[in-house]
Amino acid sequence: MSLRCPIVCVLGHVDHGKTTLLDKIRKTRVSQREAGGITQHIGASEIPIDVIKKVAKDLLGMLKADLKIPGLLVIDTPGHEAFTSLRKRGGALADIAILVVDINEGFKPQTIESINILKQNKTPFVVAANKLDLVPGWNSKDVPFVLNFNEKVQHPNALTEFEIRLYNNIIKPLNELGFDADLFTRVEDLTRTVCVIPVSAKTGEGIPDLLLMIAGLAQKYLEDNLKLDVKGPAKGTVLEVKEERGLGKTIDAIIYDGIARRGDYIVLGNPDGVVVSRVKALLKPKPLDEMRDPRDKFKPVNMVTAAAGVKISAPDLDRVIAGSPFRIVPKDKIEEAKKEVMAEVEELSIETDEEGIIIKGDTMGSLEALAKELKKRGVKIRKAEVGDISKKDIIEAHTYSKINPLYGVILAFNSKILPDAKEELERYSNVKIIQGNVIYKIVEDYEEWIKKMEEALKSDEFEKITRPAVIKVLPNCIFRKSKPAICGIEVLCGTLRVKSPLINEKGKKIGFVREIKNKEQENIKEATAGMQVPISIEGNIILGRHVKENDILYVDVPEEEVRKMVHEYKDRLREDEEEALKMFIQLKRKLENNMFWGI
Ligand SMILES: Nc1nc2c(ncn2[C@@H]2O[C@H](COP(=O)(O)OP(=O)(O)OP(=O)(O)O)[C@@H](O)[C@H]2O)c(=O)[nH]1
Repeated sequence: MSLRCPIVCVLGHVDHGKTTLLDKIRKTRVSQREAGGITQHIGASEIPIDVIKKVAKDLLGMLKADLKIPGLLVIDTPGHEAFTSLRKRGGALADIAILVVDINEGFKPQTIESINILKQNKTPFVVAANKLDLVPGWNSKDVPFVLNFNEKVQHPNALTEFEIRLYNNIIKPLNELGFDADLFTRVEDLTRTVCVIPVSAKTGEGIPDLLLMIAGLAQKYLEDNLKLDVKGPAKGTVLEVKEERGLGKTIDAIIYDGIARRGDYIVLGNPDGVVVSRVKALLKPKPLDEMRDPRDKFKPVNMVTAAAGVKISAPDLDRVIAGSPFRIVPKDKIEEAKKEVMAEVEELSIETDEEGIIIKGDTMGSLEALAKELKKRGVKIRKAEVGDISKKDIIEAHTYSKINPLYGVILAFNSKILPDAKEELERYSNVKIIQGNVIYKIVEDYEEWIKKMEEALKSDEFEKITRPAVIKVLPNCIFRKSKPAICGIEVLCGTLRVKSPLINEKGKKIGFVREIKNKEQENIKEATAGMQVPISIEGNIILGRHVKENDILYVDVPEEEVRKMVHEYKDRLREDEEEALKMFIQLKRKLENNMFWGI
């Protein structure tokens, strides 16, 4: 059995030190004179097991096991976006993850989002408790943590500060999320307890401990289920499609299983079908000391064994997108490979709804992660597509916003707005675009937009609702008996608006308010409680006969609108409007002999 390197991803909250930690890991070397160090791949760095064993020689006893894996392949791009983009059939490509948490700041939204994503994918992880050098009083050096963690090196106060931060900022929040966690030196069983490894990406303290614990965990978890057994043709995922001088379109890819050979056929799965091409070259980065001309960055190889990052040059890669799964196979296996990659694409594809919003992403994986977060919240997605925001997207969003204004939005993860789409956007101000490179932030911004839109739509609706009012016909103020009837009234409570339908206490329809005038005899739209105003009424009534002085009249609010006011808009009614509504409901219940009227 030939074991492959486990693939490692680094996740964590912004600014907690993922990039700095990766840089530090990439610089790990045994010593200048001894051979060995990190091998640079395309998009990843390989740390051979010998290097790990040497830098962590003082801690090897802790593992109680011999390390048989050939090393670790650490993906160079940090962040959970990279983690989710790197997919293979059945889940994440990364076998193991390092969750970076600033030991001084503790858990933050993206820390929790990262853990949720790891949970979803059942990816084992260790926690790198970073920025150890910033723990007050801590004497941080470029040595393994275990050698630096004692009273000979550290002041007792620094040790106390460290323990407090370790517990409050890392262990306790992990416990709250349901994980057993402890400082790695205190962990008995790596598969049951999350290992916390204090590190400083700045000084290099703890990096050997971190590498050793990941190697140990990877071996424990993965060797048994043979997940690391390399066999058959290469399986991989596209990291990026890149134009390269002299080579044309190339793809940067991670190969996670099998062996890729130059001259074989690459079979890629896209949402719109399969692409088959012949592998012209497999390229690895040239080591710096061999790179005489910076334009000549790559070294061709005949064969690549998983796990590895590699650049693939082949004709006809135009339709390929980041996140596409692929196989590299001999000619007679092409048909079989086609079926396999299509099955993978289908697994990745997102179920869409008849109506809903549009989402875009830079890779299939990121799109899927965004879709998952939205579906959890019950958001309907009509179209989910890899690529930049096009003119067509804007027009579609505009069309669907007419069905429901809340559909007039495009959520875009790491996608740009194409120039002609920008022009279109200026025409359609009702289309909203929410862009970003953090899933939770996009979702948060979207929810905020929804809230604002709903409020705006509600005020629109509220404005259209017939307001309740109770009015009294004033004595000696009947100015005209009919067609239209004109009289002076007082609004006892509520808001009397033009066009309101009126009934009397017996439920008889009186007519509609045609005009309301103020003291200056100008038309006004409404009169509120306490106001005495002349109004004209349109309807077949005669004042003095059907309606008399001192009669009480009510605005006849439709039952549907009464319900809306009772259930949705109560807090928006004034006290006297509420009173008018209450009086009107009581009247209707009495007239209709129905105690449930208006509920
Ligand atoms: N003192 C100290 N500073 C650190 C350490 N690790 C990272 N930093 C600093 O913290 C800041 C953020 O580090 P990055 O590595 O950019 O953080 P990141 O998590 O990769 O951030 P994003 O790439 O923006 O998500 C930088 O100013 C680093 O120099 C550490 O161990 N100690």
